[in-house]
Amino acid sequence: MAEERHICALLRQGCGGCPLLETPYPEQLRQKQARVEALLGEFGPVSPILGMEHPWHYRNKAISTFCTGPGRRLDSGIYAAGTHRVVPVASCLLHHPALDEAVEAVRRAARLCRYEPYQEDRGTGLVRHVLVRHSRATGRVLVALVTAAPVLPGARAFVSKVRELCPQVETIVQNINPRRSSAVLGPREKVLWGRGYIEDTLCGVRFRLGASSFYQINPEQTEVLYRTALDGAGLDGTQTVVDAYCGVGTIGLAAAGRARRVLGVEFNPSAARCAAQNARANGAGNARFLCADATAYLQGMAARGERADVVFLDPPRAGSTPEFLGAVDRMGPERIVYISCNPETQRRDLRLLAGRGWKARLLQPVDLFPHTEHVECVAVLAKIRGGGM
Ligand SMILES: C[S@@+](CC[C@H](N)C(=O)[O-])C[C@H]1O[C@@H](n2cnc3c(N)ncnc32)[C@H](O)[C@@H]1O
Repeated sequence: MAEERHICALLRQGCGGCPLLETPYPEQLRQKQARVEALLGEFGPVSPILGMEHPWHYRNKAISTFCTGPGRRLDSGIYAAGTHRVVPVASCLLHHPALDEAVEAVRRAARLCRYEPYQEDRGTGLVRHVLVRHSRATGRVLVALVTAAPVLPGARAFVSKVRELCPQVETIVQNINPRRSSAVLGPREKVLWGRGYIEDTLCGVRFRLGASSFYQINPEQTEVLYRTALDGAGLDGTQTVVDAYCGVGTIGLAAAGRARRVLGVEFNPSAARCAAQNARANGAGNARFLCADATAYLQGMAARGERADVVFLDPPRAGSTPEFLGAVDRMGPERIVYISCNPETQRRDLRLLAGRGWKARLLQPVDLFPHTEHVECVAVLAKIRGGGM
């Protein structure tokens, strides 16, 4: 693993984006490995964490919050840790460079159009944040300008300046967020230019990404994570697969080429719609995506006596529910593949499954978020039936 040290001036200004930046990367990996072993070691040996060769500029998404900078000039950056004070950011060691270039183009275009930064405490001003996404497959960028009000004066001039300054930009949307809350995106969106989305490819599958789509932010390591999960599932084209908590269908669609049938369950309606669209766009006729609560849906499947050979679950940080895990157990799959971004809730859930006879065949941590405290872990489980595996 290459040991490179980077100095970041933003750390001294209170930026909380990379709390481990001053810890050498090999040491970060040792700490994450030790943490996963302490939490999950009771279920079996934990494989060595899969880290990045070059753990820099891996992020494919950035959010920059507008503020008033020196000389009362519009600027933008990131909130200082634990505050609502914005630290101006021109470039970040974690962002793909195209993201910083796009944000700089937006800042310059916004100054030219004389947009006023939104003031949270007073509720005045227009522009709140800019969200940018980069496609590793195409190199193109989506820009979403988040405004407090629906009218964007000089929208055409804004669009043409951003395009002139940053030719990688492929589409520009305006997201309208009038709410006085810390949520970045609001409920309404207008396409100012282009298609309103970009496309990226993950594990050979094409995905459509809008401003609000949930999509893993480290594409290189996401492929490592999904490959680990798919290989662990032992798919050979004959299995019925459930992809629970499926987001825009990334795991299910990556599995579809190696499965007989895939059923994805996701409770966010826009993500579930995207998953269905992604299935059509990739010609995955064997994949179906439903908008439902994963617990309620799996309980229904178990009650109807429906079976699955492999169940993938990738729940949010809070983990799954005892009812979901009980239903999966009753459905009698050959494997459960549990992907988690929180080993603490994963331990709670694995204990419940261990109590029903499920054993870990693989516990594989993957570093999706270098320089932060987060760690993902794939647990592949099989049930001991009649004393053997
Ligand atoms: C960690 S993300 C995983 C998404 C996807 N597997 C991926 O890798 O991109 C968790 C997903 O679970 C969804 N979710 C949260 N609670 C849910 C529930 N009770 N039922 C179904 N989906 C849920 C969220 O909307 C989110 O898309």
